[in-house]
Amino acid sequence: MAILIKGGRVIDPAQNLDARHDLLIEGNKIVALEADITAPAGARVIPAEGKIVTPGLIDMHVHLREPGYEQKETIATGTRAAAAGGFTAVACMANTNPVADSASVIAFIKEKARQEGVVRVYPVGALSKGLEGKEIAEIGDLAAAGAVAISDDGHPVMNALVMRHALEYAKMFNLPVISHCEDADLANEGLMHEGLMSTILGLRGIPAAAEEVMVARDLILAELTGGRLHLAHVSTAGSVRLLQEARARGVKVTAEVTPHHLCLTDGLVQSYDTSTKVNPPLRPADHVAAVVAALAAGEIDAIASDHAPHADEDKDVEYDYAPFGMVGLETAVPLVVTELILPGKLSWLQAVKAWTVNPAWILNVPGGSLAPGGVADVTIIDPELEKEVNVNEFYSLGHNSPLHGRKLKGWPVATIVGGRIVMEQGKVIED
Ligand SMILES: NC(=O)N[C@@H](CC(=O)O)C(=O)O
Ligand SMILES: [Zn+2]
Ligand SMILES: [Zn+2]
Repeated sequence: MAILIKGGRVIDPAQNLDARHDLLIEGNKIVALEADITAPAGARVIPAEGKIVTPGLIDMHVHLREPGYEQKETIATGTRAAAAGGFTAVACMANTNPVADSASVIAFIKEKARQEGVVRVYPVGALSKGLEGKEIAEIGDLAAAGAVAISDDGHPVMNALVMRHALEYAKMFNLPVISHCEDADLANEGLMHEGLMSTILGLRGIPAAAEEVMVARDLILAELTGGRLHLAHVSTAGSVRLLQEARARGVKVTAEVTPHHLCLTDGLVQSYDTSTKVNPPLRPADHVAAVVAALAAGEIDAIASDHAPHADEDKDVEYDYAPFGMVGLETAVPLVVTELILPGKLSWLQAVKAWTVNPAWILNVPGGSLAPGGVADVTIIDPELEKEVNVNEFYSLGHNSPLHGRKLKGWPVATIVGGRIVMEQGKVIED
């Protein structure tokens, strides 16, 4: 069936387009993008006046937890959370059980996603066997099986020689190496950002340096090897400075930032709500301002949720014992719209770029643009729609969000994947 999206404000950074346009989809392709398109006979017309129409949003960092941790999330529930949140594609991390360090686990994820998923799923392969950081995984096998990147995310790669070899091998397959930058010794089993707030609360701190030391090391190794380094969840002013300096010297590096590191501060930890416990930790306002400025300047390439669902019983413990991670897929868009776009700290064009063409380029996957001929992955956002976050209404099995009860504006109202409407008005459409 043809779909005509009529009268929306189309924002497509890949074409440097921000204009009122109609968009026509036939089958699984975009066939026309023009100022005024007449609906072909039998087409479904979606009126989009006052709405923002973008290429399907791509979240390049999520934890779908399957195989192995199906009590936290599954491919079925995680992809529904993605669709509800306006995402047409996600890249899923390898810290599953078994770890995605073999072709068979990558194949399992792809097959499960084909059968039970509602958005595109791109598996990330493990960097080291068992995520142990000792011996690199069979990166060629992972690439052949369809891994779009390699990463030990959830664990730092403490051994610099292992990281060097991973960058060298991944380069042969043109895969980015996604680095979770955290020096485990410096992090020293901390629970939150080390600073004024951790002192007041009496909670063990993780210094910004725990991240920055490893950002510096990985930039040096990227320069040494010529490999493609991607920095996950950048969260400090020092990381931003190191990134700027390396970029200026021509090091091949890209970086992402999460909505929570862009919009929330460590002040939230005062509640002792375990959903505020996340890695890297929430930072104070000066670090937050630095990552916002770097994103607005295009120095940070992507916005990625690091959606990290945990079961209620995992988080319903004392702050010390709770696992790190917060969910993000279903609040990412309205959080960024409310906290950054509407107050004028970030333009729509820059935000959409960080959710579309940039992650598509980094992962070398389809989509990222609404140019005719491309895949019909589209997101429609209502910038005026205001709703209160209710974790009990999430499609995700994870309810670990510090945003519960917050009023946010700018919710996605339709998600289209390959010409199929998978979400409308916040509800996932089952076929
Ligand atoms: N971000 C987190 O706090 N947790 C992630 C791991 C990670 O992204 O490093 C998880 O898998 O739960
Ligand atoms: Zn991580
Ligand atoms: Zn992660």
